[in-house]
Amino acid sequence: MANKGRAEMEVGADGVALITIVNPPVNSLSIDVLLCLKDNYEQALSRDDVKAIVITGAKGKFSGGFDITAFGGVQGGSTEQPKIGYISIDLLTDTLEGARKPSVAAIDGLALGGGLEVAMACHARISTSTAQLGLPELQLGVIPGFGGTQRLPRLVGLTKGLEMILLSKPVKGEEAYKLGLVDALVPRDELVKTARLWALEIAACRKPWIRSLYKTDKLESLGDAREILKFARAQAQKQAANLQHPLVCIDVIEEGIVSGPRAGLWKEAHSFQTLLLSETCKSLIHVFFAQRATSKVPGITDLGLMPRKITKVGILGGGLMGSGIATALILSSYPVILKEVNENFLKAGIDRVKANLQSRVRKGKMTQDKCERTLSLLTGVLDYESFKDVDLVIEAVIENVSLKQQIFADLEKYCSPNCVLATNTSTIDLNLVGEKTKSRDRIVGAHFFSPAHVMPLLEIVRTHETSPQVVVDLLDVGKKIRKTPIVVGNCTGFAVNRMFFPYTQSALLFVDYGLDVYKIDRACTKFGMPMGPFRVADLVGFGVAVATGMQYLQSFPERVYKSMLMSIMVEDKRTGEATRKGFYKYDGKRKASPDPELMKYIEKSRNMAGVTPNPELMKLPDKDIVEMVFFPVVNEACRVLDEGIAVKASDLDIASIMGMGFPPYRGGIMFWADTLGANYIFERLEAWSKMYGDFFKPCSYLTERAAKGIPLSAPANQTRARL
Ligand SMILES: C[C@H](O)CC(=O)SCCNC(=O)CCNC(=O)[C@H](O)C(C)(C)COP(=O)(O)OP(=O)(O)OC[C@H]1O[C@@H](n2cnc3c(N)ncnc32)[C@H](O)[C@@H]1OP(=O)(O)O
Repeated sequence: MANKGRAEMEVGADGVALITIVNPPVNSLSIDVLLCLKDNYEQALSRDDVKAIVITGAKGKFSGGFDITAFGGVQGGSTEQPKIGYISIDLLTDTLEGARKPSVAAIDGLALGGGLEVAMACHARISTSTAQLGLPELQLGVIPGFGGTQRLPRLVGLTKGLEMILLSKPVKGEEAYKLGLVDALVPRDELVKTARLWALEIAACRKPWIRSLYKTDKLESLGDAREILKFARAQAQKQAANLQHPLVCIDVIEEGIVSGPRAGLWKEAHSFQTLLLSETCKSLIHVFFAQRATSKVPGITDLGLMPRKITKVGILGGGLMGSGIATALILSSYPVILKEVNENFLKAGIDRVKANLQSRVRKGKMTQDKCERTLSLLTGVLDYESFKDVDLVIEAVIENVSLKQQIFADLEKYCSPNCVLATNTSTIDLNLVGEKTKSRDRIVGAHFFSPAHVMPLLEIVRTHETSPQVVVDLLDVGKKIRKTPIVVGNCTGFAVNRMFFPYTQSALLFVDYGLDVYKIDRACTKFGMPMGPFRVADLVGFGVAVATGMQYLQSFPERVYKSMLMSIMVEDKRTGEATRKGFYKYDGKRKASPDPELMKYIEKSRNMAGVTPNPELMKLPDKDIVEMVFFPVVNEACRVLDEGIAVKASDLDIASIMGMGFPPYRGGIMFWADTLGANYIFERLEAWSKMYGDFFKPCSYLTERAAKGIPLSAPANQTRARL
């Protein structure tokens, strides 16, 4: 098999061996790269003409860390791992850090994970000010495994080290220098030269020869350290009670402080090995690759099309969505023309954008000066005059079909024939929106999630007629505004809302049958959802929920549960958080608490549904409740795949995580479903459909896969794809 990357060594006349990591695109540390690095070191250490060593990465990137593609091989048993401690102790600590010749890391671009760990084993680090340095391993369900748990706290102090590791938060070169993580900042073109000189100075004892593993000056006293670690444990548990690996990481760091760094290294090596095989790690690695796969769309991104340049964007509607979208765009330097129908609405829209930016200033994420410069990219207008030279329009007006039809007919008149015409509708069929135009090939859905400048997902909807070029253009804009796109087909609710709908539906059904609203929400949050279905309904507002319900009833009448609960509450002007009363009641600070009054609405709803509540349901364990609300979601996700609305199951995993808040450490809805097995899900749905009706009826895709034992995520039959 071809080697996966290498490390090249070149010895200069100055006596410095320059070792360069070469493994595009991010110079990840594959086993081949690490073995090459070892060979290079052995040679450099044995050659008399080498006095010192500099390690760097090819093409302006030090290293993106251990090769994540190798994780899957290890988990699946197809890749053999080096013996425990071989890389962190034998290679990096004993061979590199313990060498008689000094090493200096020359860092540009990125030094992440194993990349930074290699750099920290060197005796000094020189960096550019823009390089990113960090240990993001926890994001992947593991801990730093090449000594990072021991060296980072010794270089930057325990508090900062814990923060960087537990939050997977990298720092820029500038901050790294202030923290003492790097020893000097230099411009890119002086990087290697400075590192060479530095290494020679260390060799000549004119600069300190520092082994970070044994540094103690930044470490707090044992008593203080224990307090800091205790606080970190409490925080980690509060933030994600279901996750073990942050706690393991804290234990490993503590071991190094209490029993010495070498003991810490051994504990790190053993813990890394165990965590690598955990379900959490498998799920998070899946999410890492699934997220990158969303922008690879068969039949679209493999045609060799280049995105066209979008220099100016027009937005119609300055409401919550329009202003959020405008904020996202100007934050990424796109000039935006915001159109409203009158002065008052326009001012309100611009004020919303201002408020979005001001909130960033308040949180210290943006300076006042930058805020003003960003805001200057926004122009408010009341007519289409300045739409002549926009390259993309995003319509974000209310969900009214005839209004949208009129707008698109106008856009066709006023915009250039190449302008991309996007709608932010969350449910309406795009063919209806474009019915009065001849430009259907450039009509596309750009479905943002509220608040649009914060939520990371962008659902790009294409019809049969949308041209691949338009999708490529929108994918590019999505990338520039740092959204994760999923490209889906056209139908009521598209992919994300269609999947989301049964979540609340199922919860409402079981409340009629006897389950408690708050018990359902608690079971869901314990499972890892940020909010349960009822708390979400309060947040979104019942008006939207009831209107969406009507659309589903029209499109999919056979599988809508007609709960009356929300409608009854709406009649009583109880419509969610905005009215301070929904399923919960809210105090002045918007804190939710259960409301005993809710029972009267529930009883009414049960009467109208004609069901007698079953007290047995109240005894159900959380696991059953979670399955009852999520298996209908899985069932709908299967339909979405089967109809070709989504191209691949992993896109739905990302949609569930970023659009619904499904816990990433469970890998996304389809990945999670496959850990339980299609047959198990089928059998439960089948049993519930006999008890509670067709809402639970397993779809043909699920039925077929359960019968044949095929995972739900295995590629679908493309011949039936609708796209
Ligand atoms: C023992 C050790 O402690 C364990 C470790 O080191 S675990 C690894 C720790 N490192 C990380 O977590 C970094 C992960 N990577 C990233 O965060 C980002 O990819 C990045 C910041 C490096 C670059 O981001 P960006 O420029 O947006 O490019 P992005 O699309 O993410 O990545 C480019 C390609 O590199 C791949 N890639 C990135 N990091 C990789 C890695 N560490 N291993 C293997 N492939 C990697 C991506 O999969 C992607 O491949 P594709 O083009 O085939 O989809």
